Amino acid sequence: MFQLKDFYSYDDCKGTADWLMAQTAVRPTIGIVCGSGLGGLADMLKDQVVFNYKDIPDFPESTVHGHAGRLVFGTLKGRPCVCMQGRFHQYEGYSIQKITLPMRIFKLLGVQTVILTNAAGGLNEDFKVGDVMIIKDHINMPGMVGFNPLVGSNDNRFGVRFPCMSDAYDKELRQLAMNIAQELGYEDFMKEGVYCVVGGPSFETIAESRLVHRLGADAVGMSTAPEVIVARHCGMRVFALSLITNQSVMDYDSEEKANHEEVLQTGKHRAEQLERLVSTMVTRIEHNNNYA
Ligand SMILES: O=P(O)(O)O[C@@H]1C[C@H](O)[C@@H](CO)O1
Ligand SMILES: Nc1nc2[nH]cnc2c(=O)[nH]1
Repeated sequence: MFQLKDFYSYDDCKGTADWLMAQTAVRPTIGIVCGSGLGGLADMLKDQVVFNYKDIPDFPESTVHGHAGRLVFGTLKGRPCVCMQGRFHQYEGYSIQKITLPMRIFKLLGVQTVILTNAAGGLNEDFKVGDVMIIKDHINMPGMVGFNPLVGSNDNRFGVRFPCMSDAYDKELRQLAMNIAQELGYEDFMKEGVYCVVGGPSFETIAESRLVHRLGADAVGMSTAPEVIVARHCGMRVFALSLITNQSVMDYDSEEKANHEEVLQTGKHRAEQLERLVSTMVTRIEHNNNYA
């Protein structure tokens, strides 16, 4: 249930950002969010300054296996970065404002581009377990019935009341990722598609998977879209990808059952390639101060 104390003002966010900046000299321009089982991305950072979420003012704690609960500052091939080794989900019992709070902290730290990863179930018949889907758009199921992180009073210092979302997933960054994937020889498992977020934590029924597939989704998960909305609202560029960790069950004769262990296992198998893809992207992302 929505509680007033879960609403974070500009000054609350600034307080947390200032608290972090007082303890590290790293001034990140790129922020990374690690999905389930994909926390190894944070280990790529050099000269790390690490904060446990429980020590950061107003930060929730990670409660899900595969989400370490650490905010890692450092450099990746010389570029200053901050990385969430573990994200928050609404099904953990946190409000939608709380799970997206780190995006506003990123903004106030000076982040210009956010790279998000997640684990997702594959709905598209052409997808296999282990494929990597560059997200080109999302369907925000909770958002469509009122659970949007921007509900509440709007502070123009973050962004406008009615932000556009038809350009949420940056076209140039998607193209950059595809080019890098080709250079690295990853074409066989690179895909592009639409991500649908649902509330979780139960995995989908067969009828639910069929429904979201018919609505136009290629993969289904329990995160990312709320973070993307808040990141775009405050003018950061967004790139996001889903690792297809399991195939969504769409057939009543199937014996397959979705489970979190399979999700984490698939993450381990693709970890190295994902790390290489993301780290190469980081070295090639250009920033200019006019981006909004
Ligand atoms: O944080 P992400 O979206 O990667 O986590 C997915 C959704 C659930 O938290 C979990 C299910 O296995 O993986
Ligand atoms: N909702 C949902 N989230 C996931 N995260 C990883 N796999 C899945 C899945 O099949 N469904």
